[in-house]
Amino acid sequence: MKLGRLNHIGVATPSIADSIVFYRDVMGATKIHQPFDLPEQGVKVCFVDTPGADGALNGTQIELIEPLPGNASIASFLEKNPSGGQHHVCYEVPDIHVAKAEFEALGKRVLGEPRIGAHGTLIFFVHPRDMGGVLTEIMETPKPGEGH
Ligand SMILES: C[C@@H](C(=O)O)C(=O)SCCNC(=O)CCNC(=O)[C@H](O)C(C)(C)COP(=O)(O)OP(=O)(O)OC[C@H]1O[C@@H](n2cnc3c(N)ncnc32)[C@H](O)[C@@H]1OP(=O)(O)O
Ligand SMILES: [Co+2]
Repeated sequence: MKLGRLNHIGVATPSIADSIVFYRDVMGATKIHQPFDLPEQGVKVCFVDTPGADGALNGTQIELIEPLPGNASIASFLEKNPSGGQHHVCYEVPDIHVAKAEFEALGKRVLGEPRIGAHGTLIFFVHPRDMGGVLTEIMETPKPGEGH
């Protein structure tokens, strides 16, 4: 495993609408994407862009996540953290299947099979208890012209 780009930090929130106001007015975010539902993952998602090293808005994103009805795990996270909180970090890899095999060879619990994530490429999660307490998402880097 070679540590890849930090694609996004997942932040759970009881209200994406309220969080958008926070990131715009308190944090000064200038690029906040349109929220969208990702029913396969049981979440509503909204990306907030941060600048990269060159100043362009191509750095690590904040991924706001709000549970859709029936999503027990984010709902229980919000029960423990009613105002929301940092939920996961997401690193990019060149090949999702190679990465999955590498984590499994190290005895890390990969949660389910790779599935399509918010950027349109395959993702999986690794259990926080095997990752120093950090719920870790691994995401295949979008190829040029692929994903969003
Ligand atoms: C849209 C997509 C994308 O970017 O493309 C997304 O990100 S979707 C983002 C939402 N999707 C996901 O999170 C899918 C993967 N997550 C899961 O499968 C689950 O949330 C688990 C991580 C397995 C947690 O399961 P469950 O919700 O049932 O929680 P639980 O209360 O039983 O917790 C089991 C243990 O994990 C810890 N734990 C739970 N959630 C945690 C979190 N977010 N960060 C760090 N630790 C966490 C608990 O404290 C507990 O520790 P102790 O054992 O020490 O008591
Ligand atoms: Co994510």
